Amino acid sequence: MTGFTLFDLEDIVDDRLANGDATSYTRKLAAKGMPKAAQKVGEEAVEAVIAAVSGDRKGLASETADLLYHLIVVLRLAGVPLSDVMAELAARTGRSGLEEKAARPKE
Ligand SMILES: N=c1c2ncn([C@@H]3O[C@H](COP(=O)(O)OP(=O)(O)OP(=O)(O)O)[C@@H](O)[C@H]3O)c2ncn1[C@@H]1O[C@H](COP(=O)(O)O)[C@@H](O)[C@H]1O
Repeated sequence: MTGFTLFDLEDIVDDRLANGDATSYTRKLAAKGMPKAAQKVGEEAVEAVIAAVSGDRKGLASETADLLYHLIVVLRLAGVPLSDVMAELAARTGRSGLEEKAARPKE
């Protein structure tokens, strides 16, 4: 267990987006734009799913790390702070996912 949090990773991503040089993958990815960064989220999600269904626990942890990193890059490119996501999750506590689903407006 480390003290490292997703907020720490968000700070690093923000720094690289603002100050990253040619050695920064974050900066290089951001330069390709939102479509490429969003595509990477999709790719990493699929890789995490494949690891999950194949019972590859180490792979699942590694692919999930890739996924969370790329998701944070996409959030920051979109101008959405991680705190908004955490607030959304916090607002859902105390209510089951099935209750939330039942309360959704009917389409
Ligand atoms: N957590 C990560 C992280 N996870 C994955 N990756 C990179 O994501 C890339 C994914 O590899 P792929 O083979 O899927 O993609 P690719 O072939 O490089 O790219 P495409 O051809 O798909 O465009 C690799 O280069 C990984 O190193 C990450 N790059 C950076 N970070 C964090 O961001 C920090 C800043 O990194 P830089 O921006 O590189 O300084 C690092 O210190 C880390 O904390």
